[in-house]
Amino acid sequence: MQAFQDFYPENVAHCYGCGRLNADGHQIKTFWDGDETVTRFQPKPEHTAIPGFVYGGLLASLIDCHCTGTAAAAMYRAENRAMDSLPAFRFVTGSLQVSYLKPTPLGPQLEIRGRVKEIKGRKVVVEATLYAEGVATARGEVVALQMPDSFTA
Ligand SMILES: CCCCCCCCCCCCCC(=O)SCCNC(=O)CCNC(=O)[C@H](O)C(C)(C)COP(=O)(O)OP(=O)(O)OC[C@H]1O[C@@H](n2cnc3c(N)ncnc32)[C@H](O)[C@@H]1OP(=O)(O)O
Repeated sequence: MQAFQDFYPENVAHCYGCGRLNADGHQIKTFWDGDETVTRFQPKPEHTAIPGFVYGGLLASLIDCHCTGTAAAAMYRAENRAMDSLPAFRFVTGSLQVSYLKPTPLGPQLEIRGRVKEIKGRKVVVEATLYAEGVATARGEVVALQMPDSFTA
């Protein structure tokens, strides 16, 4: 099954968090699961904050790209369009808010689950919860905006 990020056009597929063409990036993969979206990610030892626990910046990055991917997929779904249809929806982060609820253990695979809160014009608000072994350790919300032309290099 193809992930949302597999449909990103080449010119926006280099994001450090989600770009499939960034060999040094996280290359997250996000899928629908009913009305929710899900990403699974295995942190590595270099993602340490305090020994035994995951760096919060990584968690923010995962929530960020999970939510921007969800925003794009939600827009396609709202318009009943396939994700490889043109014109492509491209989203960037307007705001990213993260609450760290508990320390996140380094070792288990993490699961991020997202839900669309609002679609309004060019804006999609997505909330996400990050779980380690079924325990919610971080929660976030992203305001995603359709990418303006100024992002084109
Ligand atoms: C197939 C799929 C393809 C998908 C490709 C995916 C590409 C992957 C890329 C991966 C990316 C990975 C992620 C990355 O790393 S993306 C990189 C980090 N992000 C940026 O650099 C973004 C920089 N900022 C901007 O370019 C502009 O400020 C943006 C585009 C964000 C908004 O400027 P724009 O002129 O467009 O906005 P507007 O004034 O018309 O307002 C419109 C609405 O939005 C609301 N609002 C605006 N700003 C904010 C804010 N900061 N917080 C909360 N809300 C905000 C505003 O209130 C209004 O709402 P409402 O009043 O109507 O309710």
